[in-house]
Amino acid sequence: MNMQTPIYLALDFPTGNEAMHFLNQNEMDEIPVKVGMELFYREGPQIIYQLKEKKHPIFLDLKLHDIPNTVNRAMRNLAALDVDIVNVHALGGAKMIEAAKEGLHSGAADAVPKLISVTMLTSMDEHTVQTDLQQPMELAAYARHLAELSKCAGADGVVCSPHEAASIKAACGESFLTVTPGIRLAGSAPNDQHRIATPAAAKKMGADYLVIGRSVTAADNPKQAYNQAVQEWKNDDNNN
Ligand SMILES: O=C(O)c1cc(=O)[nH]c(=O)n1[C@@H]1O[C@H](COP(=O)(O)O)[C@@H](O)[C@H]1O
Repeated sequence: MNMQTPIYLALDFPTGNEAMHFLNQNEMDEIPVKVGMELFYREGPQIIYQLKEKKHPIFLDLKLHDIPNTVNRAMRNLAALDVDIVNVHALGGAKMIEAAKEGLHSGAADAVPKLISVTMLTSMDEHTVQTDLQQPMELAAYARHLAELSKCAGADGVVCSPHEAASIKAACGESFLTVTPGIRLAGSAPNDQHRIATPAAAKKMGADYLVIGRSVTAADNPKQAYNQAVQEWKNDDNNN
């Protein structure tokens, strides 16, 4: 994977033109990017081809969550796009995660994309998990349970908040990846996120990859904001 810094920029833009213009205008050459539902549902595979042409490492975040057969066949198609990371919801269960993995292996012509599963969305807090989801376990313990389930089912890692990264690493091993959204530069609005951390704090808490969106895309100077995240990550390297 061509990776300057493991900080994926969430390209949550309405159109491909806007996303490509943003990257171009801010000279964000070859940075890791995340394509989510908003952009993919509009542009389809074409946006992936465009980004690959520009040598961006790509996390395709479509959060599959369906019966195993459907997820298996969908993953076969996604594998052909030759992105670096794809994801599913851990709440789909072990059989679904296994089916996703099998689909990736049978659909990949070249390298098999890493499969990560979303534990508890970073927009949820303890109260929502207990009331909306009627989940009696504490959020962190439940996220860890879903991570262990995902590992047993063959996932390469999970999406979690930075706050759960260390306990998931302790339970699943150092090589089990933790990808953490909910990243905010100091002073940025949390928006709809609840479990947030700065890039430096996320690194300290054990995250392998960060996902950052609006703290950069809505900043007055996006290039400076992204560079600040990179600098926080690198400074922490220097402090270790
Ligand atoms: O799977 C994801 O990427 C994801 C999982 C999660 O728990 N929370 C979460 O925010 N995300 C994604 O990460 C990005 C975060 O964007 P910002 O809140 O703008 O930084 C969005 O594109 C979300 O879809």
